[in-house]
Amino acid sequence: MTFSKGLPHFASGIVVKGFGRGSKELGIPTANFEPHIVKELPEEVGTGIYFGWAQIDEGTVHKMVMSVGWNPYFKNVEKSMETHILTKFSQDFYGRNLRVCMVGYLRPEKDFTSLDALVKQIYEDISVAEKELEEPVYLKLKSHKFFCTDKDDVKS
Ligand SMILES: Cc1cc2nc3c(=O)[nH]c(=O)nc-3n(C[C@H](O)[C@H](O)[C@H](O)COP(=O)(O)O)c2cc1C
Ligand SMILES: Nc1ncnc2c1ncn2[C@@H]1O[C@H](COP(=O)(O)OP(=O)(O)O)[C@@H](O)[C@H]1O
Ligand SMILES: [Mg+2]
Repeated sequence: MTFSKGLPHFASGIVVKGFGRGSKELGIPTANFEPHIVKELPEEVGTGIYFGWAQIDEGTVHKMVMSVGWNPYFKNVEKSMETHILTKFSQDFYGRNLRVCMVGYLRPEKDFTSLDALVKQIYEDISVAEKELEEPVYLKLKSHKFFCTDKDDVKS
């Protein structure tokens, strides 16, 4: 098994505001990256839906799914890079640092005939990602040094 072109891809940046549709319209919040992180994506990492690992500040490394592109259903003008972390949080984390490692490509972005159809497809993406991320080749990247924290260095 080989990685798709340009993967794994590591990115780190601040979580900024999007259109607020993720939570309100879809019930699936996505942490949007600041624009320069989107611009720094290498050409071979094209638009589409990805899965991988995500960490807020120096916290736990969680499973994630990510959408990269213009959200054809909503016809966005700005390209976005949005991460849905597969863990429920009691608080928002705007302004905090998000580190991601994109490890696998799922599918291209699509338009849908209804919001329900889009949401159903995202749940399917989540279910595939949950399973795929248990594969040893992907699991290994969860403990990549990119995610290392210096928590252990501050022993007293
Ligand atoms: C796993 C995943 C798959 C997605 N797939 C699509 C898609 O195929 N087409 C699309 O228009 N938007 C897709 N989206 C993006 C949603 O439309 C987007 O997250 C939503 O508009 C929230 O935007 P906001 O952060 O600006 O509120 C996907 C999002 C996720 C997390
Ligand atoms: N599991 C989660 N995955 C991603 N973001 C989450 C999650 N739980 C809470 N959030 C918060 O919700 C925000 C995203 O919600 P969303 O409705 O997509 O708004 P926006 O359009 O501003 O991105 C994130 O920036 C983050 O602060
Ligand atoms: Mg969002």
